[in-house]
Amino acid sequence: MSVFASSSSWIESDALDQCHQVAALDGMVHVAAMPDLHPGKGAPIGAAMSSRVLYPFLVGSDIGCGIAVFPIRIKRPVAERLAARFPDLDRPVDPDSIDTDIPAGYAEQLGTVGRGNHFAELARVHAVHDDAHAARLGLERDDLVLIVHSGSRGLGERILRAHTEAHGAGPAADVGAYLAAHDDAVRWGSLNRRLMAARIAEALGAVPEEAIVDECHNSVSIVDGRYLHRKGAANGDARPVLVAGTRGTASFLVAAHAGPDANYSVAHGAGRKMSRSDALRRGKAKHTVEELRRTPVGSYVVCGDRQLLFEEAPTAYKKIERVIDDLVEFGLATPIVSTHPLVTYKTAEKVRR
Ligand SMILES: Nc1nc2c(ncn2[C@@H]2O[C@H](COP(=O)(O)O)[C@@H](O)[C@H]2O)c(=O)[nH]1
Ligand SMILES: [Mn+2]
Repeated sequence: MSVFASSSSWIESDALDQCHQVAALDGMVHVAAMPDLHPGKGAPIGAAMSSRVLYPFLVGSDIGCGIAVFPIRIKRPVAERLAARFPDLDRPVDPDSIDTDIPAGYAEQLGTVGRGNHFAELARVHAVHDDAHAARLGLERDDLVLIVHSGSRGLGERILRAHTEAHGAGPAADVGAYLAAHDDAVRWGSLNRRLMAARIAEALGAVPEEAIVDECHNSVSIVDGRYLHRKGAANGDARPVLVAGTRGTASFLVAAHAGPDANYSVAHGAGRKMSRSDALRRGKAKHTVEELRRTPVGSYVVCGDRQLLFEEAPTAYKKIERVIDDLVEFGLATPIVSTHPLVTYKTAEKVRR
């Protein structure tokens, strides 16, 4: 097992215990823990785990969850006004309006963001850390991007449930059938992120552009003849990856160059520091709902769910700069640009503005 975090980084012992439990599974070859590691339901989040045996629970239910980045051009962007124009991403699009195949034919929930820490964010390039790489991606300081974090919604849940009802946390009984269903969920998640970006761009009066990054962080693939499970870890094999911060801090687009010791993977976010219940309890003692609708960087939060506003507060997460420093110090990634949010959409306002 390798842990890619310095001694000053916040890593809960429960998460390390989960990594050791995974490392002891039959057929497990190597566990790489990322600096955003934190405990998950039964398996750690922020880990890449290679094994001779395929374990669906190590991918989890949100198969294909990922983060995509879409450049977007908006003349004179005023955050408050743009926040009021975001579309309702809880309401699905009409599947008949989609001119492409829908993976697994799962037409429900298309174009919706989901709950928890899924989000769609209009962000501005705040700093350029690598001019040449940023130019290759077509990015300059002050450019706008849409960052969309979402997974396969009910489809992934259905796939994991079908497995666990019969086999619990055991290996996939029919690897080919699981991988076929998994690949559908990965394609569905990517299509869903594109649909959301198109909906937002249209509502903001902008033309949607192709994604410059779209990496999923809950998946399994065959690498070096083994099953490489990633749970909250992005493919870091020579590609740009968006490492999300929080709705009130920077996020970093990095050039990933992770090798075999890191299971060719990098962190996908800041990672939770507090459970949802702790964040709710502590947040309520400190902040009003209105305070949480604005962030320390001056951005706006669209979130009609008061409890979610507290659960997902920026203070519930680790420091993104520490995670990025760890990725750099361990040679896994190099920052290209960092972004600051203007508007973060979580769920529709109950009374539309
Ligand atoms: N830029 C933003 N980043 C956010 C927000 N809420 C959460 N996050 C980060 O995303 C990852 C995703 O975690 P996952 O395990 O659910 O895939 C998380 O670790 C946070 O660092 C946000 O509103 N904006
Ligand atoms: Mn995710």
